[in-house]
Amino acid sequence: MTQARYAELVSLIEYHNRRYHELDDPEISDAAYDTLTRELRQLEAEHPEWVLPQSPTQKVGGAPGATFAPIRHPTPMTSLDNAFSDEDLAAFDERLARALSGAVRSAAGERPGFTYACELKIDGLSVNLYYRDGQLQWAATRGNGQVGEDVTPNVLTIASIPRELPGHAGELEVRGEVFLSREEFVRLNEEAEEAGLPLLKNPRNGAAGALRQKDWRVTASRRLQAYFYGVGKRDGVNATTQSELLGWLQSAGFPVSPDFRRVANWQEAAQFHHEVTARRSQLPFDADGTVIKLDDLQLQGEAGFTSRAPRWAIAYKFPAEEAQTRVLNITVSVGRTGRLNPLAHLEPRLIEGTTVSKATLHNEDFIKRLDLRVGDSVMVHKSGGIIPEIIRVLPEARGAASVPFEFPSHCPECHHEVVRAEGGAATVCPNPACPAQVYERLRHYVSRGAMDIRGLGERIIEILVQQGLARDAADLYRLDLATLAGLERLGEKSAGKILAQIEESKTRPLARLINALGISFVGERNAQALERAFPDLSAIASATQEELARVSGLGETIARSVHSALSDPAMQDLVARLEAAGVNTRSTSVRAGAQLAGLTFVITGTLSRPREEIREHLERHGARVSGSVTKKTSFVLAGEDAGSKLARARELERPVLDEDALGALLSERGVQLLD
Ligand SMILES: NC(=O)c1ccc[n+]([C@@H]2O[C@H](COP(=O)([O-])OP(=O)(O)OC[C@H]3O[C@@H](n4cnc5c(N)ncnc54)[C@H](O)[C@@H]3O)[C@@H](O)[C@H]2O)c1
Ligand SMILES: [Zn+2]
Repeated sequence: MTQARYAELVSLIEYHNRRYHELDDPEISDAAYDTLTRELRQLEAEHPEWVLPQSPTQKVGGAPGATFAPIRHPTPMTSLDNAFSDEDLAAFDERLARALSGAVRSAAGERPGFTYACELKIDGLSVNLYYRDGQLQWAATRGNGQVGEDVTPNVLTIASIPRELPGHAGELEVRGEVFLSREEFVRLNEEAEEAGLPLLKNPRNGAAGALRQKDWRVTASRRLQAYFYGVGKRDGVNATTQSELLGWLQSAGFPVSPDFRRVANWQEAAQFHHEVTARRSQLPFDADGTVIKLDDLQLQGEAGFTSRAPRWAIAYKFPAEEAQTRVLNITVSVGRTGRLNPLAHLEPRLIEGTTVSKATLHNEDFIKRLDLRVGDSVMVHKSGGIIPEIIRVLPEARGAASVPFEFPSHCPECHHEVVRAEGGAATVCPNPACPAQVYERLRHYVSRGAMDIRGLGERIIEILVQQGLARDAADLYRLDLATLAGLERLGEKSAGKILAQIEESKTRPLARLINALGISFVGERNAQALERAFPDLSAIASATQEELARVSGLGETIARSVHSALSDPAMQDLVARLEAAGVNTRSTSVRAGAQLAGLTFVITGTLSRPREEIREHLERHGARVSGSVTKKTSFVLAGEDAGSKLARARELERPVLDEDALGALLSERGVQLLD
């Protein structure tokens, strides 16, 4: 595999880490995530020279959020390395034996097995409790391992956690897992369903959401639980083994999972793991595997840590789950690039904690290979790819009326004849004006990591495309209030807000625009690399493929894709019209202090400070401030008793801000507020 794939994996895994650890909103299953990290590790093992310092294999967790005060852990909190088979576990045992050879080899040169402590790997959130002289000082999430988030009031809603340790002296950090029982998870989702609120994806997600609540009363309504299994600072802890440590924790009043076994060697640890696997569905909470730890604490100390995990412990993950279900329908949609995407609609099944009701069928060949038909019984899993996948058909369950699926010969959206790209598996609609493609391109353009025009939801885009009001992104900048307000269910107020957002999108950093253009292989990360390397978009467009390939992290494949996309006449036309509309195409590197570049303000009325002061502040950050309202005015800042300028702004349908709205705009653009 190529280095481009490596770079792609790094950014993909970073993306999923952020969704999982920081936003508590994972997009893919844990098994699919593990498949990605395994591929990354494999590539890093084969090409150590590629390893990037920001690679997820070098770090723990995600960044602590801004909602909570940061807390530095006295001793770092780590993650765990994974095993997926008995062979992996044996290899772990063998690595330990080599690392600790002095410690364990007998005179005869043979080595006795290590004693291991086997525990459940509860799928929750780790916390660190810090006690000084017997008093709980604070409780924090793991965060990035060095710095976590102060969630003390939330953790204190868990009644079983001791606030005091009578008679204890010195410093103590106790580590454990906060989780939701499956029963509580079901109860909460029933409540949410009744209230019409979004459902929790799985118990882990629910626990993370509950623990990271601003208001501890909300946390209290979720009945979290916790089990503890380890220590950091450990004054006064009387234990020489992991098993004794668990006993000590229990006698000190901490809840400890009863599911524990001390074993004489790795084979017995594997046995424990398989026994737990067999009864995993009966556990009162979600677990994603077992944790096998060297029992002897002194040997643990000698084995030590890598930058992200202990060498003396390993998480043995449960195998990916499969489920049987039925294909209710097969639909074919058209993507941004014209690609026809067949999708199987399934009878919903719970797999690894999330409900699966759809599976991608990739392309025509995939369907042919499986001979997949509507009505078929199939096996589904989530481990192979990023999204759920059908792994086989059970043809014996097929009825007499079953007929092979016929792949469309014409675009289901615009009825243009479709083509099979030469040598490729994809079927594409070659019509660039195909409404489905226009729709997808616009949706991508306004999406979060791109131009972030939030008010333009799917329904509005759909209508804009249907009515021919937007054939590409540049058309968005020509929309006016009357047109927008006239669209189904919109009205003046929302239309005005959307217009303000469209206006504001003109000042997005170049990387956002590059991402928004929807070039294959170019997401947020590669777009940023391009922005850093060039002064503006036209410099990128006129760069040779070789020059592009030299941009750090890009490589051949991506460079070719950027080059050919930007030399396409339709793309050049789009870029020219975006530029003409005033969309920023310059790189931030030459825009320091120009966060408001491209925006024109008019200030009117009595404000909380002299208008002159506000004018200077805006101009210092690149804005233009003008005396009269025209069609070109981006925003009108209106105070008390604003007169003719405000009237003129209304007449010309220019967005009007009050001081609060200006404050919000400034902070969003990273400009300091006036104090
Ligand atoms: N679905 C996604 O998009 C996504 C994204 C990122 C991470 N993940 C999941 O998270 C995992 C990586 O996250 P991670 O770095 O937190 O590692 P991890 O959750 O696999 O392992 C480390 C954690 O295990 C927990 N743990 C539970 N029981 C334990 C015990 N008895 N002893 C010690 N620790 C125990 C601790 O909280 C510890 O921090 C992945 O393997 C994946 O399953 C999923
Ligand atoms: Zn089409």
